[in-house]
Amino acid sequence: MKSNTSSKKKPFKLGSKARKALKAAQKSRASGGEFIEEKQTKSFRYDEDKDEELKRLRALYASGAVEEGDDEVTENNNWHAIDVNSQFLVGSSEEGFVSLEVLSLEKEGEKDDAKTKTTVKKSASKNDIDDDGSITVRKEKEKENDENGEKKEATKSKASNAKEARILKRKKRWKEKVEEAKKRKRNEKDEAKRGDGETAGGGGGDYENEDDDLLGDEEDVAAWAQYDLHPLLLKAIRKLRFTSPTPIQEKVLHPAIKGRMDIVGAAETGSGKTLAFGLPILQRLMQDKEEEKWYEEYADEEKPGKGKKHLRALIVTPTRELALQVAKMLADVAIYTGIQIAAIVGGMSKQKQERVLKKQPEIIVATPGRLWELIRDGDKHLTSLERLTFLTLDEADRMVERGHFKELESVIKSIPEPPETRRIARSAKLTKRKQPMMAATKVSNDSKTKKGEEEEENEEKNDEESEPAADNRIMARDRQTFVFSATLTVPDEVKYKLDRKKPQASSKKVNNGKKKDGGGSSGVENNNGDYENAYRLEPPKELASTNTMGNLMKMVPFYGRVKLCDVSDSVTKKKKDNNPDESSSKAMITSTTKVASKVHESALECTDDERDALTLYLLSAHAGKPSIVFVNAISSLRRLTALLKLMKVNAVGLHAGMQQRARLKALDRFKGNKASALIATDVAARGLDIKGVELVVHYQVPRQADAYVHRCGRTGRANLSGVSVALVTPKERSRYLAMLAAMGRERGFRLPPFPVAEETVREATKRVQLAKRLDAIVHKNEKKRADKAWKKRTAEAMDLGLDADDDSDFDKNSDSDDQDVMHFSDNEDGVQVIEDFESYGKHKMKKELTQKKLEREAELRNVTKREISLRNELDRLLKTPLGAKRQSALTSQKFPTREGGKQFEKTKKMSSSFASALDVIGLPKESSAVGPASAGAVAGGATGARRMRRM
Ligand SMILES: Nc1ncnc2c1ncn2[C@@H]1O[C@H](COP(=O)(O)OP(=O)(O)OP(=O)(O)O)[C@@H](O)[C@H]1O
Repeated sequence: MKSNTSSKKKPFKLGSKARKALKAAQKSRASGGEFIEEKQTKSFRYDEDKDEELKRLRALYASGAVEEGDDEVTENNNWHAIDVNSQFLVGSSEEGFVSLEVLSLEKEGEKDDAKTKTTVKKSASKNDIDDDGSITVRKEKEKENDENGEKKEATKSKASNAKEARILKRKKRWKEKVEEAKKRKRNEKDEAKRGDGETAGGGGGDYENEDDDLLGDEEDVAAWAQYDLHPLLLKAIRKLRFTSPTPIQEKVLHPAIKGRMDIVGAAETGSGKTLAFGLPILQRLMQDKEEEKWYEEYADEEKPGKGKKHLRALIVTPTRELALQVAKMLADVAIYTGIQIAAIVGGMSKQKQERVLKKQPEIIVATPGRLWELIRDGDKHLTSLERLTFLTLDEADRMVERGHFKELESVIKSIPEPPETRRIARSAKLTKRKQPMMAATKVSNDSKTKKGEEEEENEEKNDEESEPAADNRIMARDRQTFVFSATLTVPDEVKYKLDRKKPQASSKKVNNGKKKDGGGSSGVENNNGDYENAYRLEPPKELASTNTMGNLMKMVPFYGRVKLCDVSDSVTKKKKDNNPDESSSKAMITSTTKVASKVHESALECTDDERDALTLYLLSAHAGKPSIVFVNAISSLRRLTALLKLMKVNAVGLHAGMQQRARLKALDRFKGNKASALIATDVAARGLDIKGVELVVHYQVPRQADAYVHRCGRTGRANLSGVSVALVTPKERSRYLAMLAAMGRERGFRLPPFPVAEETVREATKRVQLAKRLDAIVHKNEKKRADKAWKKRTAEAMDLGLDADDDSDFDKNSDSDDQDVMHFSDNEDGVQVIEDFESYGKHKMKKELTQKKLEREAELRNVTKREISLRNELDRLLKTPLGAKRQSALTSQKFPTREGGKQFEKTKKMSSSFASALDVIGLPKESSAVGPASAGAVAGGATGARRMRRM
C-alpha cells in the first residue's frame, strides 16, 4: 500500500499520552511511514512496503520459520508479535501506542495475488483504527472540545471498543496457547533427558523453536560476547548462570576459537578448564552446522562429507568418573544444539557402548583402556577419524602414569593425519550472515537485514577478496590439540620444541595465491598480543615409548600453532616477573603444583593410632556437610570406612577395585547427600566436581605432590572456599617435606597447624578404640559366615549330602583345616577343580567335621555376646555428640610440639582467612580461634592447637 503524501503540517499541542503516541509514530515513520495531518486528525500513514522490519517478519513467516508463539523471533524495538497464524500477525508496541497491527500475510507464491493489509491502532483505551491503514493520533477529547471532533470520536470509540474487546480476547487466547506450548516443550525436554541416558546432548538444534524464556536478558552473558559464541551455546551458558568466563577460559577461548590454535593449558583445580576446551569444540561444531546450512541454501555443490556423521572431537580423561562428568558438563552446554556427546568408559557394558557408537556421536569422552579396546575391535565410528577436528587430553600428566600410557599411545597412533586445509574465515562469515536468524532477538530495525541474493553473492566475493591476509593465507591441518591439567610440567627438552624459529613442516604460507615455504616466524605469528606465545611444533615422526611427561608432549600431535596458557599463578611466574627477559613460554607451565587459591591448607601431626580419631574429630566437626577423606591404599579405605560406619558416620567408599556400577552408586550417594563422607583413593582425586565439599582430609600423605594438589582441589572450587587437612605421622614426615619442596614452597615453610580441641580428640580416641574392637569381631564373624556359605556350596557341589547340622561344622573350620582337606587350583580352562579329594574320602571328612561341632558353636555364641556388649557400649558413647563434654584444654603428652606452643610463632600468623575457613567447615568458634592465645589453649580454655614440629 502506498502512503498518502502529507498535507501541510501545522504545529499542535499534545497531551502526554498523545506525545508518547507521537513519539512512537515517529519511530514507525523511520521504518516506512509518513506523518500527516487531516483536519482535526493527526494521522500517521503507514507504508508497509517501506518497513524493512515488516518485510523481514513477513519473509520469516512465509518461509515457515515463524510459528505461533515465536515472539522471540519477531520482537524488535518498536513492537513484537503477539500472535501469528495463517492470516494474521498481531503486534503490540512497548511504547503503548502502536498497540495492534494486523498484517495479513501470504505464503510465498501467493504474494502476487494476495493483498497485504495493515491496520495500526492507537493504544490508549480509546484507540482508533483507520481502514486505509493509517495510524490516527488524536488529542484527548476533553481537551480538544471540538464538537465535530467529539461526534467523530464517539462513533470511532464505539467501533474501537468492540474491536479492542475482540483483540483482548484473542490476546488472552494466545497467551494461554503459548503457555501451554512452553509447558509441553519443557516436559518433552525433561522426558528426553530422562529417557536417553546413553548419549547426552542437545535436542535438535532447532533454535527458532526453542523455549524462549531463557532469552532476552543479554546482560547476563554480555561478558561472553567477545568470543562470538553461537547463540544456542550462549543460551545454555546463561541457563547455567555462568555470568563471565573464568581466567583460564578467558585465556584460552580467543586463540582456540578465533586463532584455531593448539592449547597447552594449566590452571588451578576447579577453575573451569572443562569449558575452556569444551566451548571451542562446541563452537566449531556449530559453525560447521551453519556452514552446512549455508551450502544447502546457497551453494550449487554439496558440502563435502555432508550427511555423514563423523567423530569430530575425542576427549581422553584418566578416570571413568571424570569422563562421565566431562561428558555431562559438555552436554549441559550443548543442550540446545543437537550435538551428541557420549562417554565411553571401562567397567560398563561394551555392547551398550557399541550401540551408543552406532548413533555416531560427534563428541566422545573416553578413558584410554576402553577406547583402545573398541578401536582395536574395529568399531566403525572410532576408526573413521578422518574428520577428527579436536583431540583433547584432560589431566594430561596423569596419562603418562602407569596403566594409561601404552593405551593412549596406541590410540594416538591409530588416528590418521588430518587433511590439510586452507584456513579461511569463511565459516565465521557464514555464521555472521546467518546470525540474524539465530539471534533474532538482537535484530534491530536495521534495514539491512535482508539482502538480495545477488547482493550477497557479491558481498561474499568481496569478502573473500578483502579477507585479512593472516586469516586467509595459512595452510593448516584441520585439527586442534588441547592438553590440560592443573599440574602440568613441560620439561626443557620439550620446550626446546617450542622454539618459535622452527616452522612447522606441514605448514605452508599462501601469499596472494603463491605458495611459499614457511621460513622464520615473522609470517606465521600473529602480532596480536593474544597470541604472543604462538609456536609451531613439528608433528612427531616416531611416537615415544617411555612414559614421561616429556614423551607425552612429544607423542601428542600438535599440528598448528601452540599456545601455552598458564593461569596457575605459579612460583615460576613470579620468577618470570623478576626476569622479564626470560621467554614467557619457558617460564610458564613449569609450575608443577599449586593448590587452588581458595583452599586453606593445614596439617596435623599425629601418630598412626591417632589418625582415625582425628579423622572422626574432623568429620564430626563438619558433620552433615560433604567431606572427602583420601587414603593411599584400598585396605586402609576398607578399614576406615567400616570403622566410621560403626561410629555412625554416614561414610561411603570409592576405589578403583570396585565394580563400576558400585563406583557410580557410591558417587551418586555422596553427590545426592545420602552420604556425608566419601572415603576414597586417588581415583577420586582428579577432576571430580562435587558441589558443596568444604573439607578434604589427607588421611595419609600422598605419594606425589600432584596427587596432593588434586586432592585439595576437590574443595575450594569455582570461587568457593574450602579447607584441607593433611594428617602427618613421624614416618611420613620426610615425604611431607619432599612434597612441600616439590610444590616450590620455600625452605622451612610448613603448613599451618589445624587447631583441635585435644579433649575432644581423646573422646574420639575412646570411641575409635571401641569401634576397632567391635570391627575386629564383626570382621571375624563375617569371615566365618562367608566361609560357611562357601563351604556349604562346595560340599553341595561335591555331593557330600551333609545334614543340616553339619553346616555348622563348616562354619567353624579354620583356614588351616580347609587347606588340609582340599587343594584348589585353576586348570587351563579356568575352572576350579578339586585335587586330592578322592584320596581323603567323604566319610572321614564328615566324621571329623562333626567332632568339632559343639566346641565351635560355643565359641561362636561367645563371640556374638562380646559383639553385642561392645555395640551397646559404643552406642552409649555415640549418644552424646563428640565434643559436647569438652571442658578444658589439655595438651598432648605424646607431642610436645602441641603443648604450650610458645615456640611456635607460626600459629600466631595463621591468617584470619584460615580462621574463617574453619568457620566454613563448622568448627566451634573457640576451637577455630587462632592467635597468640591459641598457642596452646585458647582463652575460654577448650582448645589445644596441634602443630607441626619444626623440622
Ligand atoms: N565461567 C564459569 N562461571 C562459573 N562457574 C563455572 C564457569 N566455568 C565452569 N564453572 C564451574 O566451575 C566448576 C569447576 O569446573 P571444572 O570442573 O571445569 O574445573 P577444572 O579446572 O577442570 O577442575 P579440575 O582441575 O579439578 O579438573 C564446575 O562446577 C563448573 O560448572
